[in-house]
Amino acid sequence: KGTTREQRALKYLKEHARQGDPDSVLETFDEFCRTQEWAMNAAEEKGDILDEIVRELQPTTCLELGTYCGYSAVRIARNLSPSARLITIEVNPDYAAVAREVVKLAGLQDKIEVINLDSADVIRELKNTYDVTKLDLVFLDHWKYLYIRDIKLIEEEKLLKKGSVVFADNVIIPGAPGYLEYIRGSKNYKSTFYSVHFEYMDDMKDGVEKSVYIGDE
Ligand SMILES: O=C(NCCCCCn1ccnc1)c1cc(-c2ccc(F)cc2)cc(O)c1O
Ligand SMILES: [Mg+2]
Repeated sequence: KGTTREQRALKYLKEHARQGDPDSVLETFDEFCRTQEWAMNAAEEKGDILDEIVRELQPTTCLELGTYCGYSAVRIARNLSPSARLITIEVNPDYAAVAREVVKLAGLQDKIEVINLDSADVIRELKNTYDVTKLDLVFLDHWKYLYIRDIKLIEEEKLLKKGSVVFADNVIIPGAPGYLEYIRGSKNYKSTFYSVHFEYMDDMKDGVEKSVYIGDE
């Protein structure tokens, strides 16, 4: 075929979604995943919870680990206030390239910055290089074994404040070994588990975990 699944998804979006309309991009991507090819988007029930978190929290500075094709980046950014920003990190260059196109198609390139680097390297540079003081929302959706490494790094960099929300996808499938134990065992967070369907699969259950930071500034 020569093309990747991500390139085929982008082609479908360019042909069927309305330029500059985030809702249209998301609806079209969901249609692609339901009718053509499955993709690992934090969609449907997972996306509904993410929407609820963003609408209630009204975050100014958001960090996403694991952009993939940009579905959740668009889902988050479409609900952000005018001056709010999302930094999303994708280590895979092919995914990052597609994500940048999807973000542009949604007309959200002024709110979303896609960074094609290793998450740990960027987290260490958020204050000095990316002009971040605090993170209001963190969405964990990259390699599952990295959730625990990166949340510890975010704490070390003192990037969270009282009320910051850490939202983790896939805590059941594929599962985030050690992350759940760590975050639920920490006195610095108040965690809530949500049992949800796996993206685009009505007969599979996954889980997401919402953790509110209550520790010291
Ligand atoms: O692996 C996932 N995401 C990370 C992808 C690579 C991230 C690279 N990166 C970005 C920044 N730093 C590193 C993922 C997998 C699945 C899944 C579950 C079952 C199955 F049979 C097939 C797939 C479902 C998801 O919802 C996921 O998020
Ligand atoms: Mg995921």
